[in-house]
Amino acid sequence: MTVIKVALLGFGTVGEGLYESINSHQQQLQALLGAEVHIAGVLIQDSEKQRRLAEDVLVTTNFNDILNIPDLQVVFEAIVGEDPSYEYLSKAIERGCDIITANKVMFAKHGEELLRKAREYNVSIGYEATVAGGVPVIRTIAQLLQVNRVEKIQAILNGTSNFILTEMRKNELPFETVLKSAQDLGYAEADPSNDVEGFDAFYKLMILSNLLFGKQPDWHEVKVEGISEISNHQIQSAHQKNERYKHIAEIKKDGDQIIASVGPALTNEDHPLYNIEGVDNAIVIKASLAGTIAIQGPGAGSYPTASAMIEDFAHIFQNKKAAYALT
Ligand SMILES: NC(=O)C1=CN([C@@H]2O[C@H](COP(=O)(O)OP(=O)(O)OC[C@H]3O[C@@H](n4cnc5c(N)ncnc54)[C@H](OP(=O)(O)O)[C@@H]3O)[C@@H](O)[C@H]2O)C=CC1
Ligand SMILES: N[C@@H](CC=O)C(=O)O
Repeated sequence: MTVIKVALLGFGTVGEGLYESINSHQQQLQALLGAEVHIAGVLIQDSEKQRRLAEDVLVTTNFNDILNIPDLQVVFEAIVGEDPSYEYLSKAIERGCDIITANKVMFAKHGEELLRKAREYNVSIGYEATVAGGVPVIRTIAQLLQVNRVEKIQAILNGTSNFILTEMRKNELPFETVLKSAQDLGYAEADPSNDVEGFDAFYKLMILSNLLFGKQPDWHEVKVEGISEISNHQIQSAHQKNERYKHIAEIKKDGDQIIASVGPALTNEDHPLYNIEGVDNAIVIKASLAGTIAIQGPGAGSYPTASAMIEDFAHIFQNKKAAYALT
């Protein structure tokens, strides 16, 4: 059987989930693609950590070892921050690999350049996992709304913040206790400041902005606020009035101007995001023909994020299969 050789950059919450998911869904992948998916290499940072990996997987701290894997076709990236991720993915594209990333900090800034480079080298990029974890928002917008004009998006884009606000309200737990649970569950980043100060949702919104409008607003003009200043007292007072704090990211186009904001808001039962609870994310899309569409699902965590990356992978290879069939 044909083999598709892939490598993983990062073996943390997402990377390990992806490794397990590719192995546990090998049969489905083979049936779909007519090929075996072989994880040939894994890039990590700390060579002292114990890893649950098959013996034939090359485990390395040197990215060049990954690039030198013969016949490597796909690089999955789940490391943290802008650098060296951007550099690694640029090199992988130059090497002719398709890339699939979960790294929204990097993609918000360098996504357009990578997409341009990918077109130049005739490879594909999957970035579904950069926005809203397991919720297929990128593909919904890119493929299901090709003729509609998206007029506005209102969304919950950070699983950690929604989880914290939900637990603080329902179980009256302190912020720090719930944040610790969010980290233990793999929702919050190792450095959770982007999660609780609103920047994680901001990066995701900027990725959506590129997709929707082909550009981003000036980052300095977007008001970004997190949830770290909301007290238990405020949450409980609102609760008594049947109101809930939600961390909401909004974007719309007004003429040529893109207007975006990220921050907490009090919602009541009539608000479309009022019932989005726990780690779930939701995206409410106002489209010119379809009207209002909402999608909801797990916005963070190992398997939901791995799911988004595997679906990207399947999509890329199904497109290749279709292209071969036509030639
Ligand atoms: N957790 C989630 O729910 C989601 C996360 N994401 C994004 O996915 C990415 C990974 O997140 P997550 O798995 O949670 O993070 P973790 O901190 O759990 O894992 C990060 C992994 O990347 C490796 N790593 C970090 N820096 C480098 C480097 N410079 N070179 C090589 N390896 C490196 C680490 O190596 P080592 O193991 O040696 O320390 C670790 O294996 C991030 O960009 C995150 O924003 C996206 C959607 C959801
Ligand atoms: N830390 C992020 C993970 C997914 O992007 C979140 O909580 O949403």
